Amino acid sequence: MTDRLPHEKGFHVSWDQLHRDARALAWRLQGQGPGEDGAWKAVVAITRGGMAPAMIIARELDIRMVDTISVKSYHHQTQSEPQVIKSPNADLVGDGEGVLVIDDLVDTGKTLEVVRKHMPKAHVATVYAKPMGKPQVNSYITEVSQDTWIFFPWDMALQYVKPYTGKDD
Ligand SMILES: O=P(O)(O)OC[C@H]1O[C@H](OP(=O)(O)OP(=O)(O)O)[C@H](O)[C@@H]1O
Ligand code: HPA
Ligand SMILES: [Mg+2]
Repeated sequence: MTDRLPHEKGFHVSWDQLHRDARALAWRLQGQGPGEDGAWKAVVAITRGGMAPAMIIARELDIRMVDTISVKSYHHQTQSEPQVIKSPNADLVGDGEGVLVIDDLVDTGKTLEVVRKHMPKAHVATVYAKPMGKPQVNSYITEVSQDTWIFFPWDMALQYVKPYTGKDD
């Protein structure tokens, strides 16, 4: 996980922060769909990280049609392309027209490259974006540098920290 790449910095996101940033993304997407009133047809979450922001966005935009797509990345000695191992309902998403595809972040853009092939007309949105992956997203909220690892609230726990003086009392 964290040893996948040698990251210089860490960006730690709380549940509260994620909620606010996902809401900001929903605000940006509201009324931007291709429907007459700018409505979106469905939300597709990229599992698993996209599910929390997708739920928040579906709630804010009152979208009840929610599905998932699962992409598996293979990291063997010879790195092969990520593959879709679970597709959304084809009758619901079609070629992606009017569909909002949501993920927590884009890093290299490999995951979204595969998802875009599956739903070429979808609007792809992530909460966070790194520069390498930015060309793959239509909308995002916060950019972080490529050498930053983003820590999500579901991967963290509250813990004690020493005071700046280093003395514990
Ligand atoms: O832009 P990329 O370099 O492809 O990386 C971004 C993807 O990596 C993470 O998912 P991961 O595959 O770790 O699975 P998870 O969502 O189940 O944690 C993250 O949630 C994105 O989906
Ligand atoms: O920065 C990241 N944080 C969490 N998961 C990830 N998957 C790719 N990049 C990241
Ligand atoms: Mg993911």
